Amino acid sequence: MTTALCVRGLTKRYPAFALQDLSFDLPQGTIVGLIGENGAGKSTLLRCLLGMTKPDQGSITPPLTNFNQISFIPDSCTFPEILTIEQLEKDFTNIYAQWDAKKFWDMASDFGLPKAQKIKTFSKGMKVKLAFCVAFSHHARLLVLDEATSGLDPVVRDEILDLLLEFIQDENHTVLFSTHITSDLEKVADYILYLHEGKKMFMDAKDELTESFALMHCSKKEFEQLPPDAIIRSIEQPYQVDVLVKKADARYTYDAPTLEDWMRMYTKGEKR
Ligand SMILES: Nc1ncnc2c1ncn2[C@@H]1O[C@H](COP(=O)(O)OP(=O)(O)OP(=O)(O)O)[C@@H](O)[C@H]1O
Repeated sequence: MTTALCVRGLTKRYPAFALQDLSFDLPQGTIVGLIGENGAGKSTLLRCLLGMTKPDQGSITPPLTNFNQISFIPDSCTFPEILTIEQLEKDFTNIYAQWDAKKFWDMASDFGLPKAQKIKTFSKGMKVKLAFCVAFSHHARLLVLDEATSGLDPVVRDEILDLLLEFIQDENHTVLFSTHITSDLEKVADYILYLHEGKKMFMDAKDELTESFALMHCSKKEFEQLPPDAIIRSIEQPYQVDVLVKKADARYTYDAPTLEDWMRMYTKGEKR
């Protein structure tokens, strides 16, 4: 599989936080979900990748210097809000080397965005839709989303997820999608990169995480009888023990772990 981006040993130190020695590849033609609790370092990582923050160490190959090939959608509107989209669109013709006006207006029309209304009058959902219209209209190869869909209703989010799936139909396209809405990633992500306190916990295929493991719920006595090597993480609850194991090792009562379960087991769980 071709690699869209190769990150090695990426380190960024702040006085009270450090992104530590991150290495991973973004496989081309895939959607990679970036998850982690508040303050885990997701935005810092994205800013380093996009050249908005200078890392202390490490390499990013190829360097993301050609902004025409990257679309970054942050969690808030970055367009001048006193403009209408008709006025804004004229600027994009000059800003982007390969601006596709037809694609932009087709998408804006599908989303029902008014041409002649100032952006400041748009709802949050309309502003996000506008950001996606722009992102998909300049032949970007890498789309980076930082909480871009937070605050959107489930119907709009599903429309956006469909757009992401359509975008990666072109195998030269790649999406890196940071979000706290892990159910969205369960629907569309191919891989999950999980950061915890500035460190990479894992990057694995989403289907593997949700289908090849089990979250068991057993009594303390049953827990004591489990082979120690089978236990990936465990959390003792008042009346049961939750145990993350490979599906092949699962017994008693168990569910397929969600991405939230993975986060909970890695942040709160014990490792044997
Ligand atoms: N410019 C800065 N100077 C000092 N510390 C910073 C700076 N930028 C980020 N940090 C610290 O880095 C840590 C990680 O922040 P970051 O915004 O990357 O986390 P995040 O995973 O995106 O969190 P959230 O999910 O809450 O958005 C935080 O402790 C933050 O205070």
